[in-house]
Amino acid sequence: MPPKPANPTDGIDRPGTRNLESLLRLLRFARPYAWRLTGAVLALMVAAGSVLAFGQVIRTLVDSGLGSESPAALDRALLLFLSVVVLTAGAVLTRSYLLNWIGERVVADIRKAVFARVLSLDVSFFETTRAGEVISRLTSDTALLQVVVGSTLAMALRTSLLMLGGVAMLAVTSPGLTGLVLIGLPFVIGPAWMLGRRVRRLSRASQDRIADVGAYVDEVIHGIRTVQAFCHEPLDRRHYGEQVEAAFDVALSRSMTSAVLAGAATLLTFGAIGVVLWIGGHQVLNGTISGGELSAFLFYAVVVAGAVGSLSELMGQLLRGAGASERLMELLDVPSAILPPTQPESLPAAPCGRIEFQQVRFVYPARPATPALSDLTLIVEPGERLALVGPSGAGKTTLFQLLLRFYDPEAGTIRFDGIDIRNLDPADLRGRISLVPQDPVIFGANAWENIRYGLESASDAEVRRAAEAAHAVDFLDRLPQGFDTFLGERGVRLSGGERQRIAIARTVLRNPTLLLLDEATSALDAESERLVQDALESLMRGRTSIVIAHRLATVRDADRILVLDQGRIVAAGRHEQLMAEGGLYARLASLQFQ
Ligand SMILES: Nc1ncnc2c1ncn2[C@@H]1O[C@H](COP(=O)(O)OP(=O)(O)OP(=O)(O)O)[C@@H](O)[C@H]1O
Repeated sequence: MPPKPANPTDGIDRPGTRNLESLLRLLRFARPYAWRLTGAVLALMVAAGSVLAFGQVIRTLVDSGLGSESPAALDRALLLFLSVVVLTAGAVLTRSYLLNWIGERVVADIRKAVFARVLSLDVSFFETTRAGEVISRLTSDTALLQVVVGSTLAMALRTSLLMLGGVAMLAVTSPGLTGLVLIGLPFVIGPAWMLGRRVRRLSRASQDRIADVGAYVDEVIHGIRTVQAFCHEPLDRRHYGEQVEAAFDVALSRSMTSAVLAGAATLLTFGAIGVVLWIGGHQVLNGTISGGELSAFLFYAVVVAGAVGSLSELMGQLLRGAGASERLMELLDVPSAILPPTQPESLPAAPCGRIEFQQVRFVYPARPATPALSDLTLIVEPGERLALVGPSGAGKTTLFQLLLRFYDPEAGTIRFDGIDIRNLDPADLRGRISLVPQDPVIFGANAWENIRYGLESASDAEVRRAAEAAHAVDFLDRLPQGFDTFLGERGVRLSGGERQRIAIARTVLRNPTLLLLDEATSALDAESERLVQDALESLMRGRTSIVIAHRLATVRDADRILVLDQGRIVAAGRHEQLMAEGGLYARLASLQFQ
């Protein structure tokens, strides 16, 4: 586990402040639902308009209903009131349903878009970005966005409309008093704007801290066996505690600023209204305006003040959403280093499996000073069985990674069946290759699904046949529910040899042109080893295979052995030949294979 709380350095660019711009980018996601959006905005306007109409109803009620002392006029005024109530209720219902629908839909679409983007990124992104950071963006940031898009945005729109409409109605009711209100407005908006900026910055920081906490949990849980074996729990508890406290501190600063923002806005707006009312009251006393007009003015003044107050609070939430949306948009903007060409060439329909490396030089982006492969020239003929040997760090795995086009070489070309792999769609290329890694990944699903990973369209009978070919049927049938048994996340309920045989079954289904095999270094028991070896034997027959060899049987049967050292080919030939030459191979063989 990391000795220190992990630093939030990752492969995702962190551009400076973007304010509400990233929230506006969300509109792109709402575009397919333009009709619903229009309907929602219309309902919103009707709802806001009918709230404003209440002012006129109150004015009629006071001046005609109560003022004229006529029961019929009062009844009419009340009927008007009821009609406005029904209209408002209908509009609120429509607005609320449509906006929530759009909110949920947009967030679901964003989740899918971000996940699809993450899946398309090249492996170097995942080397520089912690898994927890990506997970946090996909979960906690989208959850926050859901609230913001689903309700806060709607509330903010409604409140803005109410504020603008309220000010207009104030102007209609009493232009003189409204002028007074407008003079006071900058004193409210200025501090609110400044505080708002601070809230946005702190929101971003707060989401970043939450991501740190998530990333730490992710690492600890995945390494729980190491944590417990090294009695690292107290240290991890402390580090986790520190991260949680750091997240708490930032969240607290953000909440404080939000609270000050809301309080200041309320104080300033209602203070200003008090002053206006005081002047308005005197105007009624000296007969400049009627009682109904003052009542309506009072209503609008409260509506506007309430709107300004809640808008400042909503603004705080919107800015939080902007922070979350910024984090998601960044992920959408990460460019992938490995892209399919605009006009990919196609591989020959009848695969042959000829591989060619020409003067290939490669350095890992994270280690630019030392080449992992230099001047590598190699031709593997169709059906050839090539074994790679060499000391740890010689570049054997790197060769596989380049073949799968996880990285592009710095110089030189790699050809698959005569075509430069940079001119192929990576999916096409990888479709013809199958990798059996040392420690295969088993997914949290049953055996059927785990084997079918090799070929989605395979029938149950084909899966079973593949399992037979991989010598996996016996142990799978012995599991409590046979092939239906849940294999546990990451295959924690299977042994190393069993995991390998599942990986081999996957490869059988896939029927690749080129087989890449990284033999397990950990010793399998003799029985397991024989089963795995038999399965591999039949798998390799008739196809090109490159094996990172750790077993004598493999190197003996290989058509050619390639000895790699520090990224270069230092010797090549058959086992006996290389043994006779002495050198690195003979030394390695005596250590490794005996
Ligand atoms: N993602 C990476 N970023 C930077 N350097 C890397 C990366 N992966 C491997 N390397 C370095 O590149 C060199 C070659 O590594 P590679 O994994 O190909 O060796 P290997 O021959 O497969 O070793 P082993 O038998 O121990 O698996 C090593 O020095 C290694 O430290």
